[in-house]
Amino acid sequence: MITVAIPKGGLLKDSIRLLQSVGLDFRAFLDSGTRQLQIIDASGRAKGLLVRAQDVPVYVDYGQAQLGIVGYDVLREKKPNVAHLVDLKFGYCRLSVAVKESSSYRSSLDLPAQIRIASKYVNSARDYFQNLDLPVEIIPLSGSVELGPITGISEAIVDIVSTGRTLKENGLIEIETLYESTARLIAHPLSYRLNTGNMGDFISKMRQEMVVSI
Ligand SMILES: Nc1ncnc2c1ncn2[C@@H]1O[C@H](COP(=O)(O)OP(=O)(O)OP(=O)(O)O)[C@@H](O)[C@H]1O
Ligand SMILES: O=P(O)(O)OC[C@H]1O[C@H](OP(=O)(O)OP(=O)(O)O)[C@H](O)[C@@H]1O
Repeated sequence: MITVAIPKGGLLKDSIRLLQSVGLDFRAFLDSGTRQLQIIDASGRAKGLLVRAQDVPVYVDYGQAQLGIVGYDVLREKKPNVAHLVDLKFGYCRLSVAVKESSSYRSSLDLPAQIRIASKYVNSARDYFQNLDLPVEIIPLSGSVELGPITGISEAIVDIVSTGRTLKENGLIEIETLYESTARLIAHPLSYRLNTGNMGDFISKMRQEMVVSI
């Protein structure tokens, strides 16, 4: 039997739908009445673990799950030792630099040295500004990052943008995109090479699903 790490939150519904399309039924995780964090699929071929999105690659890296579904943003930020297998196309968002609409900054090249940048994605932000050769102070926050420029804790932010609604409703404007992200299928490298639990079968079916959905 293989174990699949499934992300709670925004990616959950699409992940469950995809797994169902390849014959693995974890719909019980969508049942608001349950607190179960581990389910065995009716076919007995796979176990699902319901974990925080950020933790999916941790389970896969350590081999407790052979497969996982996670945003590319998390893979870029954490750089876990996992195999990136399939772009699953759902969960689109981008990691962007944003500032107050009322500021004069309209590109990263306008930002002054030593500017304070609040972010939940500290590694991605640090790499980005290092590549621009711009020394900045990164302020780590774990949510509601848009409050950075509003409160004055920072002048800019690096954060996830999807619809753009949160930026707009908080008087901020996106000035650069670091990268775009969609959900990815990842695997424990050794299990993938050994085809543990015949996981190659599920992977081929998911690849096929992606071809059909384009
Ligand atoms: N508007 C969005 N906000 C956050 N994540 C988004 C958004 N749109 C798509 N995503 C994708 O969904 C993934 C999971 O987001 P979700 O908000 O469920 O988890 P999270 O940000 O890690 O939250 P938590 O800290 O509550 O676990 C992100 O890593 C990203 O790839
Ligand atoms: O462009 P939008 O569609 O408005 O989405 C972007 C928002 O969604 C994410 O926050 P999340 O809901 O994950 O909460 P958080 O602030 O706790 O990270 C992200 O950090 C933005 O705040």
